Amino acid sequence: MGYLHEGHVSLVRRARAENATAAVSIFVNPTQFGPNEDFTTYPRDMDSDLAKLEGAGVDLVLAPPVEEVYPPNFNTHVDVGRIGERLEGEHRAGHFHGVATVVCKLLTIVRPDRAYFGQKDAQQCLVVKRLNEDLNLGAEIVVCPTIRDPDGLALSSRNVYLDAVEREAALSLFRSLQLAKELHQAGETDAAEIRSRIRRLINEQPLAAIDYISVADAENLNELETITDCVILAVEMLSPGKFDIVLSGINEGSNLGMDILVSGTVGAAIQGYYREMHSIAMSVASITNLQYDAAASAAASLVKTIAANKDLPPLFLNVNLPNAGADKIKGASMTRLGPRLYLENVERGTNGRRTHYWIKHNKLTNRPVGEDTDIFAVRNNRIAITALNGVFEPDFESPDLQPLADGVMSALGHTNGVVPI
Ligand SMILES: Nc1ncnc2c1ncn2[C@@H]1O[C@H](COP(=O)(O)OP(=O)(O)OP(=O)(O)O)[C@@H](O)[C@H]1O
Ligand SMILES: CC(C)(CO)[C@@H](O)C(=O)[O-]
Ligand code: BAL
Repeated sequence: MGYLHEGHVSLVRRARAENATAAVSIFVNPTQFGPNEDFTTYPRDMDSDLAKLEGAGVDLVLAPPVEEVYPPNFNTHVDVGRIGERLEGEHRAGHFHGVATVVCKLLTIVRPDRAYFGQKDAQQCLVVKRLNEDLNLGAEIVVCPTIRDPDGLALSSRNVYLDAVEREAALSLFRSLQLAKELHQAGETDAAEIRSRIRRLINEQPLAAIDYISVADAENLNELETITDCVILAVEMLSPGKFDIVLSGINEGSNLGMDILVSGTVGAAIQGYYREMHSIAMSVASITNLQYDAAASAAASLVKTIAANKDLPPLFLNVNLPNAGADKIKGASMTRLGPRLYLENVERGTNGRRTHYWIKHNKLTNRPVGEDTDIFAVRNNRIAITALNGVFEPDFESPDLQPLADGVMSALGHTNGVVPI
């Protein structure tokens, strides 16, 4: 819209690098502001914007006056439906009608081959993609990464409204995203739990008021529950019957050894297996720079082989791949679960005002790892396939623990009789 900052300039640079001609619109669009929003006070500085655009090598700037974009008899509006009604659309009534209408006009006037938008406004990107596709506007919509200040706050023209204390409160947005990412990477698959942890984090800031917290599918904005619940809902309600195979994953991060007890990826496969369907949990042993290709090929191969063999009883496979290309993987082993490999390692950090504690799963224990285990296989660049039976077997090696049960009954005021169940 204008009052350009490095976030805008990053889009311009990318457009400049990828195209013969680069055009930029500067237009504070009144129709996307609600009646009580900041249209009249929205920051504007055309001279400085033009200087920045010139510096970035822009060929053309479209900066029309409002009456030219919306003449008095203007009466057409673009409504992209559901995708614009949720989240920001729900809390800023009419906002995405205004955005879709003006973007439709801008794309129609300029007819670009590519149009660049920032991921910071994630829902806006989905709205623009829908609009572009539905109305055959013919641009390739390019979504660019969010540029942030060193403290993590995303650059935004409206940041000029914030004083130092408000800025600190605004940082809870970035911290929420980081928290969600950490929880996800540590294996949390319950979206409700992630929403509630974020709510607690933001509520620590007296200046921050929550409109909504959403953990949603990035394509359709449907709120997510757990992946495990998805299998239950799909089989019990949404699908006419069982599936041939449940393939859960490909998870970012390994699920080795006793990790399976806290893994949503494996949990979803267990739900399938309990319903007597072949079920496979697939994970790649890294949380950065993931290489999915080998896992995708391995998954396809397992699914085809299992599907071709009609006599197999339902299988439950936990599959882990090293994070490597197919050419670097040394083999595939049928394994058993190794011992729990890590201890939770808690780190303390501070932002100057508050102390934070982060749980990290990275402190290796010294327990020996057998050569027939999944952990050993993945460490040695092999694919680990562990067939499981989905039950926790009784622990026959434990001492006689009957006194524990007797103690519970005596705490309830009874003697524990041995009664056939
Ligand atoms: N920090 C950023 N990083 C990357 N892209 C950004 C950033 N900030 C804005 N953009 C993108 O620049 C384009 C123009 O955005 P706009 O003019 O609304 O700026 P803004 O800073 O997002 O303003 P506002 O404060 O009103 O949200 C949009 O596609 C937006 O997503
Ligand atoms: C997409 C847009 C140009 C519509 O006015 C605006 O919302 C923006 O700059 O993000
Ligand atoms: N950057 C999104 C535009 C708006 O908030 O109106």
